[in-house]
Amino acid sequence: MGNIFDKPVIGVVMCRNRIKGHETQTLQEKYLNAVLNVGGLPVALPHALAEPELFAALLPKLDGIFLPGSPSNVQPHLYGENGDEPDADPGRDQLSIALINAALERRIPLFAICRGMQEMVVATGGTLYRRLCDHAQFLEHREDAELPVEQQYAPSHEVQVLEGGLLSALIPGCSTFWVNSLHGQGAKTLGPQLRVEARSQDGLVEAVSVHDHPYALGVQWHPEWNSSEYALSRLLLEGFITACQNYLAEKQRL
Ligand SMILES: N[C@@H](CCC(=O)NCCCC(=O)O)C(=O)O
Repeated sequence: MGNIFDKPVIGVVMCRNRIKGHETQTLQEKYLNAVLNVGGLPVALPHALAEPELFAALLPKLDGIFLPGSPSNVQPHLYGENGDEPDADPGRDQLSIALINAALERRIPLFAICRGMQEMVVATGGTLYRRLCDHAQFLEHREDAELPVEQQYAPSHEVQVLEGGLLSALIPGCSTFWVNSLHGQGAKTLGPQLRVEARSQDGLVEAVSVHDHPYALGVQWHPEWNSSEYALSRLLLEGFITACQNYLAEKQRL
């Protein structure tokens, strides 16, 4: 178990929902367990923490940032598009983008999943496809919501890892592998700070990292799903926590 004070504190951004008429912020247990299972100390981050004074007080307490998936979509005006977004979560957008900018500025380790990867793309000047299904070149990347959850998170398509980046270093010798897929949007253009780490066979970006950063990885698939059972998922998460432990140790030296 180790000393709880040696565990890196990982901020996990919450999602806004309405449950029985009450505005609620939630976190899915699979994300929390994924962080716990590799030795991180997850701390839920409500959207109010984006307030500048609170945000300034929060950052020194974080050794890592974790951006989970969500059925909500990033607001299109944040990447220069018009039109409403019926499934928006503005509070999440605001906090996530502030955390991504802080992660880049302070070199705080960052792990982003699905919507989290899309937030990385938008926060660094990129754009999104709002409806992949409207573009004939792409596979079906959405889950079948009629299926049981276990089948929704089953492997759906392959991804090809690009050599020489963070992902290929985390999973050496594994250039192609199957991933689950539960997203209707995807990365369209990337800003100069991001590197493509993997693509699906239809060419869609499936993983990105930040140039010249110890660990800032975004993936479009869901490695948190049964993460303790899949070696590849565990390697990504263990790499993240190792980077967070290094960040914590450096803070303790200062
Ligand atoms: N809404 C975006 C991102 C999709 C996403 O994050 N899906 C996962 C939701 C459930 C979970 O957290 O496992 C899109 O549709 O592209």
